[in-house]
Amino acid sequence: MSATPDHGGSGASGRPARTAAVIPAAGRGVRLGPGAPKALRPLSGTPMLVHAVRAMAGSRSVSLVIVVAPPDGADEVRRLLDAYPLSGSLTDTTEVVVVPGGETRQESVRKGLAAVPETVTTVLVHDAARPLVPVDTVDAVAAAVRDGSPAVVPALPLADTVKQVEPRTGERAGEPEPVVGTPERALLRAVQTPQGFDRATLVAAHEKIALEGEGATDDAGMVERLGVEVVVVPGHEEAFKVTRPLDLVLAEAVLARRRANDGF
Ligand SMILES: Nc1ccn([C@@H]2O[C@H](COP(=O)(O)OP(=O)(O)OP(=O)(O)O)[C@@H](O)[C@H]2O)c(=O)n1
Ligand SMILES: C[C@](O)(CO)[C@H](O)COP(=O)(O)O
Repeated sequence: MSATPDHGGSGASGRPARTAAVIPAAGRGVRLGPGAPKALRPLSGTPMLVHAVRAMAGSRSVSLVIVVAPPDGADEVRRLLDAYPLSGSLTDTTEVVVVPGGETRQESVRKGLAAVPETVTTVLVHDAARPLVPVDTVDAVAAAVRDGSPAVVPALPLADTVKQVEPRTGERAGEPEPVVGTPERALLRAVQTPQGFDRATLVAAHEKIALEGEGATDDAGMVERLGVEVVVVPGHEEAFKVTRPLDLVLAEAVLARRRANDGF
């Protein structure tokens, strides 16, 4: 895997990059428990981040990948990526750039976006914490943006019924929370990444939200606040986010199934 400290805005092929993927990987992974930063933890012996980079680079459309490393960890991440050779799913036409991230996901994505060259028209934002997203899902998101949608999110219907509650805080923290509503499940979707955007739209959304000082848990949510339409395409079960320890068990099982299917 070739990871470079800076870039001239072209894929390794030398052609200007048109579609870039920003991978926020600067999170600590508190919910996963003690250990290395989440993106650096191994799945089947390979760091989660490397799986995520390969998923993006395996897409026919992505020619530039911007990895957003922990604020003081860019050198370590660059060394780690350099330690993984170009392999099956990582094409030799993909350039991988590493930049330092921020204290929040939103800040990390903004820093990654700042490293995206002007030649890029489509930006995919993909959590390092969703290492097993199938390449077909990445391609479907990128294609929908290229076909004219300024903001595209992969999503799945919910399996659980969702309740809205009134959270208990202060002295009442820990008491049972009263239910105040039950949204109609058929109208809800669980949103994944990569989320795909027209570059100018995503940049404008991040600028607006940084000025207003409000937070958003996903990039499409920021674009919604611009008043720009966001559309949903089918997500994939294997694009789940590694958040808690049980997710690691599921990820290992998915990788074992892939190995078995590939005849290894
Ligand atoms: N300051 C941050 C926080 C999060 N992320 C990234 O955003 C993605 C989604 O975040 P999440 O799964 O919540 O990761 P963490 O913030 O690491 O998890 P936790 O909240 O359990 O600490 C991850 O790829 C994570 O590395 C980031 O780049 N910069
Ligand atoms: C972007 C995201 O993965 C979409 O589901 C999600 O919102 C990230 O949330 P997190 O709690 O910061 O992981």
